[in-house]
Amino acid sequence: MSLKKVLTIAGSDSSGGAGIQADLKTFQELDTYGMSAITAITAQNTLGVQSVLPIPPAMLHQQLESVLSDIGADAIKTGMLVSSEHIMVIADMLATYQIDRVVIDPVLGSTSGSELTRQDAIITLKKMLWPMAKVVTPNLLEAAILLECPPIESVKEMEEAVIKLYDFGAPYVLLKGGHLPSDQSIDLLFDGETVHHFSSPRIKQRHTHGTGCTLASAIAAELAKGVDVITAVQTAKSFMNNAIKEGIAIGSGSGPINQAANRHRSNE
Ligand SMILES: Nc1ncnc2c1ncn2[C@@H]1O[C@H](COP(=O)(O)OP(=O)(O)OP(=O)(O)O)[C@@H](O)[C@H]1O
Ligand SMILES: Cc1ncc(COP(=O)(O)O)c(N)n1
Repeated sequence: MSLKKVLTIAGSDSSGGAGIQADLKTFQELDTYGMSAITAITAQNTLGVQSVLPIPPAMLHQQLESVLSDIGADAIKTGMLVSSEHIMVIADMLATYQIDRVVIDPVLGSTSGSELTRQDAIITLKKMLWPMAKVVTPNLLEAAILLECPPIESVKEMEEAVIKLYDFGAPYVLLKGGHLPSDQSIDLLFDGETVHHFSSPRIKQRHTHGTGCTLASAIAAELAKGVDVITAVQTAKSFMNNAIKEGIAIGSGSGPINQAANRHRSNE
Protein backbone atom coordinates (compact mmCIF):
# COMPACT_ATOMS: atom_id res chain seq x y z
CA MET A 1 0.00 0.00 0.00
CA SER A 2 1.37 3.44 -0.88
CA LEU A 3 2.14 5.84 1.95
CA LYS A 4 -0.88 8.08 2.52
CA LYS A 5 -0.38 11.83 2.93
CA VAL A 6 -2.00 13.81 5.73
CA LEU A 7 -1.88 17.57 6.18
CA THR A 8 -2.44 19.43 9.45
CA ILE A 9 -3.53 23.07 9.40
CA ALA A 10 -2.95 24.24 12.97
CA GLY A 11 -0.88 26.28 15.40
CA SER A 12 2.64 25.49 16.54
CA ASP A 13 3.02 24.56 20.23
CA SER A 14 6.58 25.29 21.39
CA SER A 15 6.24 22.70 24.17
CA GLY A 16 5.68 19.96 21.59
CA GLY A 17 2.53 18.66 23.31
CA ALA A 18 -0.38 19.91 21.19
CA GLY A 19 -0.98 21.57 17.81
CA ILE A 20 1.24 20.88 14.79
CA GLN A 21 3.78 18.97 16.87
CA ALA A 22 1.23 16.49 18.30
CA ASP A 23 -0.36 16.10 14.88
CA LEU A 24 2.88 15.24 13.07
CA LYS A 25 3.89 12.74 15.77
CA THR A 26 0.50 11.08 15.44
CA PHE A 27 0.67 10.90 11.63
CA GLN A 28 4.13 9.34 11.86
CA GLU A 29 3.10 6.76 14.46
CA LEU A 30 0.12 5.75 12.32
CA ASP A 31 2.32 5.11 9.28
CA THR A 32 1.24 8.10 7.22
CA TYR A 33 3.27 10.95 5.72
CA GLY A 34 2.67 14.17 7.69
CA MET A 35 2.72 17.73 6.36
CA SER A 36 1.86 21.06 7.98
CA ALA A 37 0.47 24.53 7.24
CA ILE A 38 0.93 26.76 10.29
CA THR A 39 -1.79 29.25 11.30
CA ALA A 40 0.00 30.73 14.33
CA ILE A 41 3.09 30.33 16.44
CA THR A 42 2.38 29.99 20.14
CA ALA A 43 4.83 30.27 22.99
CA GLN A 44 3.52 27.78 25.50
CA ASN A 45 4.61 25.22 28.05
CA THR A 46 3.01 22.79 30.49
CA LEU A 47 1.63 25.71 32.51
CA GLY A 48 -0.22 27.54 29.72
CA VAL A 49 0.04 29.76 26.65
CA GLN A 50 2.30 32.77 27.13
CA SER A 51 2.04 34.38 23.69
CA VAL A 52 0.44 33.95 20.23
CA LEU A 53 1.75 35.27 16.90
CA PRO A 54 -0.73 34.73 14.02
CA ILE A 55 0.79 33.88 10.65
CA PRO A 56 -0.51 36.31 7.98
CA PRO A 57 -3.43 34.70 6.05
CA ALA A 58 -1.53 35.22 2.76
CA MET A 59 1.32 33.08 4.12
CA LEU A 60 -1.16 30.40 5.21
CA HIS A 61 -2.54 30.46 1.67
CA GLN A 62 0.99 30.10 0.27
CA GLN A 63 1.79 27.09 2.50
CA LEU A 64 -1.42 25.35 1.40
CA GLU A 65 -0.84 26.16 -2.25
CA SER A 66 2.77 24.89 -2.09
CA VAL A 67 1.80 21.58 -0.54
CA LEU A 68 -1.49 20.88 -2.32
CA SER A 69 -0.39 21.92 -5.82
CA ASP A 70 2.63 19.62 -5.70
CA ILE A 71 2.13 16.79 -3.21
CA GLY A 72 -1.60 16.72 -2.50
CA ALA A 73 -3.27 15.29 0.61
CA ASP A 74 -5.35 12.15 1.22
CA ALA A 75 -6.81 13.77 4.33
CA ILE A 76 -6.62 17.06 6.22
CA LYS A 77 -6.95 17.88 9.91
CA THR A 78 -7.51 21.42 11.19
CA GLY A 79 -6.84 22.72 14.70
CA MET A 80 -6.25 26.31 15.88
CA LEU A 81 -7.74 28.55 13.17
CA VAL A 82 -7.02 32.04 14.62
CA SER A 83 -9.42 34.31 12.66
CA SER A 84 -12.16 34.56 10.02
CA GLU A 85 -9.54 35.50 7.41
CA HIS A 86 -7.58 32.30 8.10
CA ILE A 87 -10.77 30.22 7.91
CA MET A 88 -11.76 31.76 4.57
CA VAL A 89 -8.33 30.91 3.12
CA ILE A 90 -8.72 27.29 4.26
CA ALA A 91 -12.30 26.98 2.92
CA ASP A 92 -11.17 28.38 -0.42
CA MET A 93 -8.29 25.88 -0.69
CA LEU A 94 -10.45 22.89 0.33
CA ALA A 95 -12.88 23.83 -2.45
CA THR A 96 -10.11 24.38 -5.02
CA TYR A 97 -8.40 21.06 -4.31
CA GLN A 98 -11.64 19.10 -3.66
CA ILE A 99 -10.42 17.45 -0.47
CA ASP A 100 -13.29 15.58 1.15
CA ARG A 101 -11.61 13.68 4.01
CA VAL A 102 -11.42 16.66 6.35
CA VAL A 103 -11.40 16.43 10.15
CA ILE A 104 -12.09 19.71 11.94
CA ASP A 105 -11.10 19.94 15.59
CA PRO A 106 -12.81 23.25 16.43
CA VAL A 107 -10.12 24.40 18.86
CA LEU A 108 -11.45 27.59 20.43
CA GLY A 109 -9.12 27.76 23.43
CA SER A 110 -6.44 25.81 25.28
CA THR A 111 -7.30 23.67 28.30
CA SER A 112 -5.48 26.32 30.35
CA GLY A 113 -8.04 28.93 29.16
CA SER A 114 -6.24 30.97 26.46
CA GLU A 115 -8.18 32.04 23.36
CA LEU A 116 -6.78 30.30 20.25
CA THR A 117 -9.56 31.15 17.77
CA ARG A 118 -11.14 34.62 17.94
CA GLN A 119 -14.78 34.90 19.04
CA ASP A 120 -15.79 36.62 15.79
CA ALA A 121 -14.39 33.69 13.79
CA ILE A 122 -16.90 31.23 15.26
CA ILE A 123 -19.65 32.23 12.81
CA THR A 124 -17.27 31.84 9.84
CA LEU A 125 -16.20 28.45 11.18
CA LYS A 126 -19.82 27.28 11.43
CA LYS A 127 -20.97 28.72 8.09
CA MET A 128 -17.98 28.19 5.80
CA LEU A 129 -15.78 25.40 7.12
CA TRP A 130 -18.08 23.05 9.03
CA PRO A 131 -20.09 21.96 5.92
CA MET A 132 -16.81 21.05 4.17
CA ALA A 133 -15.79 18.59 6.91
CA LYS A 134 -16.32 14.85 7.03
CA VAL A 135 -15.95 14.79 10.85
CA VAL A 136 -16.00 17.61 13.42
CA THR A 137 -14.70 16.90 16.93
CA PRO A 138 -15.79 19.51 19.52
CA ASN A 139 -15.22 19.03 23.24
CA LEU A 140 -17.98 19.86 25.73
CA LEU A 141 -17.00 23.49 26.20
CA GLU A 142 -16.66 24.09 22.46
CA ALA A 143 -20.03 22.42 21.83
CA ALA A 144 -21.76 24.73 24.34
CA ILE A 145 -20.15 27.81 22.75
CA LEU A 146 -21.05 26.68 19.23
CA LEU A 147 -24.64 25.91 20.21
CA GLU A 148 -24.88 28.98 22.46
CA CYS A 149 -26.33 26.77 25.19
CA PRO A 150 -25.61 26.25 28.93
CA PRO A 151 -22.77 23.89 29.98
CA ILE A 152 -23.28 20.23 28.92
CA GLU A 153 -23.16 18.18 32.10
CA SER A 154 -24.51 14.67 31.42
CA VAL A 155 -24.53 11.95 28.77
CA LYS A 156 -28.19 12.77 28.07
CA GLU A 157 -27.30 16.42 27.44
CA MET A 158 -24.41 15.23 25.26
CA GLU A 159 -26.85 13.16 23.18
CA GLU A 160 -29.10 16.19 22.65
CA ALA A 161 -26.12 18.42 21.81
CA VAL A 162 -24.52 16.08 19.26
CA ILE A 163 -27.80 15.85 17.35
CA LYS A 164 -28.11 19.67 17.28
CA LEU A 165 -24.48 20.05 16.14
CA TYR A 166 -25.25 17.79 13.18
CA ASP A 167 -27.45 20.57 11.77
CA PHE A 168 -24.34 22.67 11.05
CA GLY A 169 -23.80 20.41 8.05
CA ALA A 170 -20.98 17.87 8.56
CA PRO A 171 -21.97 14.21 8.03
CA TYR A 172 -20.32 13.09 11.31
CA VAL A 173 -20.03 14.91 14.64
CA LEU A 174 -17.89 13.41 17.41
CA LEU A 175 -18.70 15.09 20.72
CA LYS A 176 -15.81 14.38 23.12
CA GLY A 177 -16.72 13.83 26.75
CA GLY A 178 -13.20 13.90 28.17
CA HIS A 179 -14.17 16.72 30.53
CA LEU A 180 -17.35 15.07 31.87
CA PRO A 181 -16.80 14.03 35.51
CA SER A 182 -17.33 10.25 35.29
CA ASP A 183 -15.33 7.05 35.71
CA GLN A 184 -15.82 6.43 31.99
CA SER A 185 -14.51 8.65 29.22
CA ILE A 186 -17.44 8.82 26.80
CA ASP A 187 -17.47 10.25 23.27
CA LEU A 188 -20.59 10.29 21.09
CA LEU A 189 -20.56 10.07 17.29
CA PHE A 190 -23.72 11.08 15.40
CA ASP A 191 -24.05 10.18 11.72
CA GLY A 192 -27.52 11.60 11.14
CA GLU A 193 -29.24 8.36 12.18
CA THR A 194 -27.59 6.76 15.18
CA VAL A 195 -25.71 8.13 18.18
CA HIS A 196 -22.76 5.75 18.56
CA HIS A 197 -21.22 5.56 22.05
CA PHE A 198 -17.44 5.15 22.45
CA SER A 199 -16.71 4.52 26.08
CA SER A 200 -13.49 3.60 27.86
CA PRO A 201 -12.42 3.67 31.51
CA ARG A 202 -11.10 7.10 32.53
CA ILE A 203 -7.34 6.89 32.97
CA LYS A 204 -5.97 8.57 36.07
CA GLN A 205 -3.46 10.87 34.45
CA ARG A 206 -2.33 14.47 35.05
CA HIS A 207 -0.33 14.68 31.81
CA THR A 208 -3.02 14.93 29.12
CA HIS A 209 -1.86 17.92 27.05
CA GLY A 210 -2.65 17.26 23.40
CA THR A 211 -5.43 14.66 23.67
CA GLY A 212 -7.88 16.56 21.44
CA CYS A 213 -5.25 17.25 18.75
CA THR A 214 -4.04 13.64 18.82
CA LEU A 215 -7.54 12.17 18.54
CA ALA A 216 -8.48 14.32 15.52
CA SER A 217 -5.13 13.65 13.83
CA ALA A 218 -5.46 9.91 14.36
CA ILE A 219 -8.93 9.99 12.80
CA ALA A 220 -7.54 11.93 9.80
CA ALA A 221 -4.65 9.46 9.38
CA GLU A 222 -7.07 6.52 9.37
CA LEU A 223 -9.43 8.26 6.91
CA ALA A 224 -6.43 8.88 4.62
CA LYS A 225 -5.95 5.10 4.51
CA GLY A 226 -9.53 4.72 3.27
CA VAL A 227 -10.99 3.43 6.54
CA ASP A 228 -14.66 4.26 7.33
CA VAL A 229 -15.41 6.90 9.97
CA ILE A 230 -16.64 4.56 12.74
CA THR A 231 -13.58 2.31 12.45
CA ALA A 232 -11.31 5.37 12.27
CA VAL A 233 -12.77 6.73 15.53
CA GLN A 234 -12.34 3.33 17.22
CA THR A 235 -8.70 3.10 16.17
CA ALA A 236 -8.06 6.72 17.14
CA LYS A 237 -9.59 6.20 20.62
CA SER A 238 -7.46 3.17 21.30
CA PHE A 239 -4.32 4.95 19.98
CA MET A 240 -5.04 7.86 22.29
CA ASN A 241 -5.81 5.72 25.33
CA ASN A 242 -2.35 4.18 25.06
CA ALA A 243 -0.82 7.64 24.61
CA ILE A 244 -2.62 8.93 27.74
CA LYS A 245 -1.45 5.91 29.77
CA GLU A 246 2.16 6.91 29.05
CA GLY A 247 1.64 10.66 29.67
CA ILE A 248 5.06 12.32 30.05
CA ALA A 249 5.93 14.02 33.35
CA ILE A 250 7.87 17.04 32.09
CA GLY A 251 7.60 20.67 33.18
CA SER A 252 5.77 21.71 36.31
CA GLY A 253 2.21 21.64 34.89
CA SER A 254 0.23 19.24 32.71
CA GLY A 255 2.69 17.37 30.49
CA PRO A 256 1.99 15.86 27.05
CA ILE A 257 0.62 12.45 26.16
CA ASN A 258 3.01 10.04 24.44
CA GLN A 259 2.06 9.02 20.90
CA ALA A 260 5.01 6.59 20.86
CA ALA A 261 3.22 4.47 23.49
CA ASN A 262 1.54 2.56 20.68
CA ARG A 263 4.90 1.58 19.19
CA HIS A 264 6.10 0.46 22.63
CA ARG A 265 3.07 -1.82 22.89
CA SER A 266 3.47 -3.39 19.46
CA ASN A 267 7.17 -4.02 20.22
CA GLU A 268 6.37 -5.89 23.46
N1 LIG B 1 -8.40 10.72 31.53
C1 LIG B 1 -8.83 10.21 30.37
N2 LIG B 1 -8.91 8.87 30.21
C2 LIG B 1 -9.33 8.33 29.03
N3 LIG B 1 -9.69 9.08 27.98
C3 LIG B 1 -9.64 10.43 28.08
C4 LIG B 1 -9.20 11.07 29.28
N4 LIG B 1 -9.24 12.41 29.09
C5 LIG B 1 -9.66 12.60 27.83
N5 LIG B 1 -9.93 11.41 27.23
C6 LIG B 1 -10.35 11.20 25.85
O1 LIG B 1 -9.49 12.04 25.08
C7 LIG B 1 -10.16 12.55 23.94
C8 LIG B 1 -10.11 14.05 23.96
O2 LIG B 1 -11.14 14.46 24.79
P1 LIG B 1 -11.30 15.85 25.49
O3 LIG B 1 -12.72 15.99 25.86
O4 LIG B 1 -10.28 15.96 26.59
O5 LIG B 1 -10.92 16.81 24.28
P2 LIG B 1 -10.21 18.18 24.27
O6 LIG B 1 -10.69 19.00 25.43
O7 LIG B 1 -10.36 18.74 22.92
O8 LIG B 1 -8.72 17.77 24.51
P3 LIG B 1 -7.64 18.63 25.28
O9 LIG B 1 -7.81 18.23 26.72
O10 LIG B 1 -6.35 18.23 24.67
O11 LIG B 1 -8.00 20.07 25.02
C9 LIG B 1 -11.57 11.96 24.01
O12 LIG B 1 -11.60 10.75 23.27
C10 LIG B 1 -11.75 11.68 25.50
O13 LIG B 1 -12.73 10.72 25.74
C1 LIG C 1 -1.22 25.33 19.11
C2 LIG C 1 -2.25 24.67 19.97
N1 LIG C 1 -3.27 24.03 19.40
C3 LIG C 1 -4.19 23.41 20.19
C4 LIG C 1 -4.11 23.45 21.56
C5 LIG C 1 -5.17 22.79 22.40
O1 LIG C 1 -4.64 21.76 23.16
P1 LIG C 1 -4.92 21.66 24.74
O2 LIG C 1 -6.38 21.88 24.94
O3 LIG C 1 -4.46 20.28 25.11
O4 LIG C 1 -4.12 22.77 25.39
C6 LIG C 1 -3.01 24.15 22.11
N2 LIG C 1 -2.84 24.25 23.44
N3 LIG C 1 -2.10 24.74 21.30
